Amino acid sequence: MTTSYIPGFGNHVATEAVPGALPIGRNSPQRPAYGLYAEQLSGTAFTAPRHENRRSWLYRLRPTAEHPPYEPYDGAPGFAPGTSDSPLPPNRLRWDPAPMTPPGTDWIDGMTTMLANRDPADLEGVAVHVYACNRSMDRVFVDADGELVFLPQLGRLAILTELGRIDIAPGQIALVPRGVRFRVELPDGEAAGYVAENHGSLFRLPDLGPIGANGLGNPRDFETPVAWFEDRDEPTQVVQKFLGSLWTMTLDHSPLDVVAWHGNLAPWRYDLSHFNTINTVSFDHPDPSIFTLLTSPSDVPGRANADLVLFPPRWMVAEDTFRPPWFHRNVMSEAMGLITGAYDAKAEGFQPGGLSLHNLMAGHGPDLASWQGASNAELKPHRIEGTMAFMVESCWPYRPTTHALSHAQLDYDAVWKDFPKAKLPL
Ligand SMILES: O=C(O)Cc1cc(O)ccc1O
Ligand SMILES: [Fe+2]
Repeated sequence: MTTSYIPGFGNHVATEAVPGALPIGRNSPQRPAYGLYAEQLSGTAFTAPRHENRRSWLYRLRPTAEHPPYEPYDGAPGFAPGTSDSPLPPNRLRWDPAPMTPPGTDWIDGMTTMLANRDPADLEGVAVHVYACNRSMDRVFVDADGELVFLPQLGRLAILTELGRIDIAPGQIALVPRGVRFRVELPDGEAAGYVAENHGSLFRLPDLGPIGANGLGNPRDFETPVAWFEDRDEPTQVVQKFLGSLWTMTLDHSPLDVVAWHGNLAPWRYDLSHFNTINTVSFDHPDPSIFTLLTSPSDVPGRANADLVLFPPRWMVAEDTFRPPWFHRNVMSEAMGLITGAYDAKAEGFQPGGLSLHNLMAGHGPDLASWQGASNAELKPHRIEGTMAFMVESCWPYRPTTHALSHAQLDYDAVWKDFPKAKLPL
């Protein structure tokens, strides 16, 4: 099945899968067409300023309100278990890619939460999960705790949401808004990757300041699917993440039954190859904020609840410059993943599908081999090819889950061992 998409970020969209399903000139007519149920889905408070206000109106076969009570869901042992309560050592941590899960594991049960900060009930913070799965879902998931950004590393995903169907492959990403129900199908039979869960203010495109009106992630490259629905009167399990725990109930129909919708709260996909990477053409390695695709602001101006930052293929031309990321300590906390290729600050040990954490004030930067290579490299124009790393940078220090703490690489610190001491003039 091919899907049509509407280009643009945060636009007001109107789309109907059945002609005449969308009311004209009002949101909530006395009797919507065909006996559909009108429902508003809010992404921001009703009273949010207009330029930040996000909501959509959905026209569906049955109201979402019609459902039995939720009960605890006892599957998905690695998904949302809470983070470790023990005092967290200020160590740098890195993880190898997660192994493939046993046959018959769908996306829900294949999710492993690695890092989280803040309580989802604070409506702030971000969590980083990895997934490995080999079975298409025959049930539906919904996250009340935040919007989800899917970053596939292996295998395509078909994400069938209430508001439309999204197809992505590694190199593309997708976002599903908080509260939107969806099913993940696996066209390749297996899939692995990352999910960033944003509990805070909605991801938006960053301001561009002196960059001007164009650049980085351009709005038209975000694609929102047109309305799509299924009319399936079959028992359908719904699993919901709510305040950090998983809950379930079963409907007698598929809730992916939105025949038409309009509004500006919607899922989208984005091809990372469209990112307009900006970098120096003179000297020095700029701060990585230059690579921001999306930002979720906190209440403190300029201090992000979460930034989604990309490290794409690009030309390195800086003169008299140590070109890879410098040594640094950061008041922001850095979770990094690698979708493909190698990362220019880590010669080895950071594999596609792996993850690293450089928390609040952790000293980090190029490993010894990268430092040696870049310190001695001939500074001719050089293209970093075939790579795509990303960072979820947050003002809130991350806490790993107990699983993450017990599965970290044992000797990550050794990548920064044996740097030669500087020699001062005698
Ligand atoms: O630590 C990292 O590898 C991420 C990073 C990249 C960069 O180009 C500059 C700073 C930074 O934290
Ligand atoms: Fe860093």
